[in-house]
Amino acid sequence: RPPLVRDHTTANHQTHVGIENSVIVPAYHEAENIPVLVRRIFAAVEVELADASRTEVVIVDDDSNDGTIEAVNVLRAQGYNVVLVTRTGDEKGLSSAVLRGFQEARGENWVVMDADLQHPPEYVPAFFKAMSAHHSFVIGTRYGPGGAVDKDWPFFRRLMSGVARSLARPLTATSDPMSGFFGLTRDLYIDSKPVNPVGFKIALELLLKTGVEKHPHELGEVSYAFAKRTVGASKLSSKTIIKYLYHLANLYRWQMGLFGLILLEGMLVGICWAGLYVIESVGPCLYR
Ligand SMILES: Nc1nc2c(ncn2[C@@H]2O[C@H](COP(=O)(O)OP(=O)(O)O[C@H]3O[C@H](CO)[C@@H](O)[C@H](O)[C@@H]3O)[C@@H](O)[C@H]2O)c(=O)[nH]1
Ligand SMILES: [Mg+2]
Repeated sequence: RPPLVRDHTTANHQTHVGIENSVIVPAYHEAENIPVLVRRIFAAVEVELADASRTEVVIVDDDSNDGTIEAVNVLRAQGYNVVLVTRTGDEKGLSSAVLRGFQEARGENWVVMDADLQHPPEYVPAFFKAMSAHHSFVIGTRYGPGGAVDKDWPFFRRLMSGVARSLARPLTATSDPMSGFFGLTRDLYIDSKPVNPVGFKIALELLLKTGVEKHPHELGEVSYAFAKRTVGASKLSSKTIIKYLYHLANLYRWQMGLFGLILLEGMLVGICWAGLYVIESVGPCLYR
């Protein structure tokens, strides 16, 4: 068994005999969700994959101190193959937690998903199957055929997600570049250009830096139904939004040079004007 808590950095690019699939879960204050998540992942894997013992779950927690360690201890005692990495140093954040999960993962095929059950674990086997069928990157999409978003997901979050998606459109043709539910192979990651772990949108970063979009036959999609969080709170903040804009600026410049920065600036100005126009048009109606 791997040690329960590892707080050192290990570059583990060796495949572990036996483990084929790693599910990587960034987590912060998710102690209540983790037991349900892990049980549902393994229940799905047992039904859908040939050998469930070849799957592990790697949780990367930023020292939540909320009972996560105890919850994982119980799961391990029950025989679930779960590894918990508790980061206690300066390194924090969703994207860097995912990259840390890649260092610890022992499988060849990786699925990244949230801990809060907004990504239903029952879809996990579909990602592994798609990777076994020669897709090196599989994006979970809410906007492809059969995909959905919970009807109770707040209007403001929908609006933000729509704007964020539009801003990413010139960078990628995938239908849901904002997704945090995705799969990729170790081989693809190893050959990637250096990855910048800024903010929340690690899938967008990896889509570009691995260069997978230049080989569309390697890019798969799994449509899924995005659920509403029922336990705990989202960690999205205004700081996350600013980081997203900074991240976009980096990616536009990386992909298109100076022209990219000008294009992004033009899009942001356009969005601001459209917003002001809507406020001006709708505002007076509210006072009638
Ligand atoms: N280790 C670690 N994990 C974190 C941190 N911040 C958030 N997480 C974990 O990252 C996952 C997503 O965080 P949420 O706070 O639930 O994010 P969200 O606002 O619901 O955003 C989600 O939806 C987006 C699509 O609309 C996704 O793009 C995004 O990745 C995320 O899935 C959760 O498992 C959460 O515990 C952090 O600083 N450190
Ligand atoms: Mg969430």
